[in-house]
Amino acid sequence: MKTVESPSSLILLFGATGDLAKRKLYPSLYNLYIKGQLSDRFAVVGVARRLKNDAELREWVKDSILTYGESENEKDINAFTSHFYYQSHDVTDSASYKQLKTLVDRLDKEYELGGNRIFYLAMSPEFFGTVAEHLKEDGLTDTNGFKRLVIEKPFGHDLQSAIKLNNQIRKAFDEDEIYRIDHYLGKEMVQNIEVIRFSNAIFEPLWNNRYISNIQITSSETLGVEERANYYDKSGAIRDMVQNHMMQMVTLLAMEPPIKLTTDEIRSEKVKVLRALRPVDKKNIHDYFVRGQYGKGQINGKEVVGYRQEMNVPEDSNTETYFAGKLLIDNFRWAGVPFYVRTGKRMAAKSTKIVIQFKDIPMNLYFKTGSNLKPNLLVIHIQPDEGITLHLNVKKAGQGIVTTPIKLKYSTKGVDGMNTPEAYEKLLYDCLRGDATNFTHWDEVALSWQFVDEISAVWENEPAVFPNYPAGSMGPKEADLLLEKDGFSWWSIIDE
Ligand SMILES: NC(=O)C1=CN([C@@H]2O[C@H](COP(=O)(O)OP(=O)(O)OC[C@H]3O[C@@H](n4cnc5c(N)ncnc54)[C@H](OP(=O)(O)O)[C@@H]3O)[C@@H](O)[C@H]2O)C=CC1
Ligand SMILES: O=C1O[C@H](COP(=O)(O)O)[C@@H](O)[C@H](O)[C@H]1O
Repeated sequence: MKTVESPSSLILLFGATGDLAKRKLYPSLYNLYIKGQLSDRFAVVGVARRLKNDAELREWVKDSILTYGESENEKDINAFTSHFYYQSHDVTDSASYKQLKTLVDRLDKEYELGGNRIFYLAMSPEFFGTVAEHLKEDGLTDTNGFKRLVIEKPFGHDLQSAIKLNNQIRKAFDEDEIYRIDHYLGKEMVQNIEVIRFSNAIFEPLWNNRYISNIQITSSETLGVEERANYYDKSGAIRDMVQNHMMQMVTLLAMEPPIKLTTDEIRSEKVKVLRALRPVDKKNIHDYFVRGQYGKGQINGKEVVGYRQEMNVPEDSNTETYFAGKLLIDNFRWAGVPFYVRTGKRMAAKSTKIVIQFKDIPMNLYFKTGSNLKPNLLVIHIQPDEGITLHLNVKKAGQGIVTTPIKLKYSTKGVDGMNTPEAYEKLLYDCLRGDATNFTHWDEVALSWQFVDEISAVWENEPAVFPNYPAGSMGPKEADLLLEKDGFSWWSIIDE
């Protein structure tokens, strides 16, 4: 990890007019600029087709900050956007890369950037390989400074396509120059998992199969497929959410303490978790994994259509919009502890939450006193709330010894008194500083694909009975049975 706090760099942004750039990247870069975490010596070259010139891009960026950012200070915004330049460029057209190189070299001198270059691919994945190859062939990666490639998800569609893409980008960039974005790794409370585990004497000794009965990870959304059916219908929940975000949370919860907090040491521990995942038992897949697709229903009191009635979705689509699974990690620490994972669209609430359920103590003295005894839980609230809750049993005030469950709560928003930074802001800053810890290494990507491919292969050959959950619910009943047969049930994602 490097230590420069506000390094100068050129950022070459492919997909400068896209949704991601507009909603996330410009407001995040602007926040870094305002906080002084972006050196004044920076320039952004936006690449897309629909705009004409620098002035139009600067207006576009300004509009993005005013719409999605937290500032209305025109003077600051204008100063920020003056660093933006535009090249109208079809990425499939080889000739335009020469022009791009001329512009980049000029800005490098003008802003004294020392040849530092970040190439950000915020466009459809079909272009990732082509762009990376051109960057090398046309000399854009020939530089005396650092060169880094930031690549958006999805990283491939399955293991085979991910390998092909990786080979293409590795021709132009070394592994340590590739920053594969998983925006969950930029979330405040996802980054907090390691701190909670490794800095608290009361948790780490209990963090194993002797004391934990099961771990539940839920990421539910109320949104449907929106305008993304062309992508989503070919992916489904397993590729869109499980292969990346959900698996990443599993690795952070299950990994061994790293020797040091360095990128390589942390990644190496995460990889070991993925290697220890019990392979998918294809013959008994229904005992471990459940898929679902939403039908019509109600979200926040409003009628919404089913997935198959959404724009650009085939009316017989077999794509899952819901996934639930029981993952087993066959190693010394976790043997016998199920990790239940579920995610879906059009569910009852927007929430990402992790519940660590501890085992009941072997002989509870208060069991027969008419007490209300509940298992100890550690709940990590990822979003929309950020914080942790510890569920304990205490004596109910008054005469006699009767127990009652209570919750100890910590909310990061409450304590820090300010909104935590947007995930993209943190990840962009990490990339500028050369810290790849919160980006995914190729080995993690490959192992995650290998795991989910096995499930997809079975599902793709079996017709599904869809729709099987109404919009606004918590998913199909089979997902409840998954836990019930192990003697557990899903903990509520709604805070009481
Ligand atoms: N949007 C989001 O919230 C998220 C997006 N992502 C990922 O980020 C990436 C971008 O997504 P998103 O912004 O939504 O996509 P959009 O479709 O909104 O934007 C695509 C961008 O690519 C440009 N583009 C398309 N074809 C070409 C071409 N031939 N030559 C040059 N530019 C081209 C478009 O510009 P123009 O039409 O002007 O040429 C536009 O700027 C994808 O990989 C997506 O999976 C990941 C997580 C969340
Ligand atoms: O990567 C993706 O994530 C979003 C959910 O992200 P969150 O930060 O709002 O939890 C999901 O809607 C989208 O389908 C997926 O591509």
